[in-house]
Amino acid sequence: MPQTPVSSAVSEPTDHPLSGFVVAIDGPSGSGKSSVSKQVARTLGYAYLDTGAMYRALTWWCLDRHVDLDDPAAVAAAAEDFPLDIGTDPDAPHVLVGGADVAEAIRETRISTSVSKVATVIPVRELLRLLQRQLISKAGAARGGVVVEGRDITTVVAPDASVRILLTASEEARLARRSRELHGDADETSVSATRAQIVDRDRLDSTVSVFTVAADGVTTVDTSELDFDGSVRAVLHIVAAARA
Ligand SMILES: Nc1ncnc2c1ncn2[C@@H]1O[C@H](COP(=O)(O)OP(=O)(O)OP(=O)(O)O)[C@@H](O)[C@H]1O
Ligand SMILES: Nc1ccn([C@H]2C[C@H](O)[C@@H](COP(=O)(O)O)O2)c(=O)n1
Repeated sequence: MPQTPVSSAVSEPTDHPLSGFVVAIDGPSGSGKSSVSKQVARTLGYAYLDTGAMYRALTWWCLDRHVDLDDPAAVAAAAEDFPLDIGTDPDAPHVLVGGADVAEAIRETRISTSVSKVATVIPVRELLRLLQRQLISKAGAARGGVVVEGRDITTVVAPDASVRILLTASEEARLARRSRELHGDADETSVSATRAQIVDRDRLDSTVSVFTVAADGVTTVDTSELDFDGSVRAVLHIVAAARA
């Protein structure tokens, strides 16, 4: 995908029809969406689209341009000029903004703690939804299938996906996972330091998307009691059943 501003990238006819086999995965923060989706895509030889990375990259772009994140109109205006180039190879999912490699920067705490301000701006969501459908369509056509994960993929971005899954886990399990990832530990102090990045973010994000209960036709996979490989197997099982 060339680095054209998002608004011109989606100025061609909207709502691209999906191509290939599309696996849509939503869920709350820390449920394992990114890591599980990436592994499922690798196993199936499919493309992988991390839509959260798109919201994170836009947040990086806004902060880089000193846009006031508390001003929704300013954030929406910045989204119109957003020069995003995001890859869909699960082994090397690059994220470039205006040519700058931001793949690591978008994982920093300053982004995680402010991304919801950007993701709750409705015109931003509509712009990214159109771009996401365009990316899904291209990637699905190129690789025969694509695994797409986020918060509103099963309900808003790709309700017409071949398989729709809500990947969930208890708050306790999600806090412990993210705490281990960030602090190498899941003791009381680490879990409490992680809470803002899980619970507070989900609270804000759930004002614009439904990702804690499965919509009609969406299959719930609760990973609270599963390890990583078990979660991947559970998703692959659902995909295999749908393809049979
Ligand atoms: N079933 C599992 N059991 C244990 N750990 C897991 C499991 N699934 C994922 N993890 C680990 O939990 C952490 C969070 O996973 P991941 O980043 O994939 O979640 P996420 O849902 O994409 O979160 P976010 O929406 O905040 O980006 C990672 O360190 C991942 O390796
Ligand atoms: N389809 C999506 C994907 C992500 N978001 C929001 C929710 C998160 O706060 C943020 C970053 O997502 P993450 O990388 O943590 O999965 O983006 C959304 O609203 N819709």
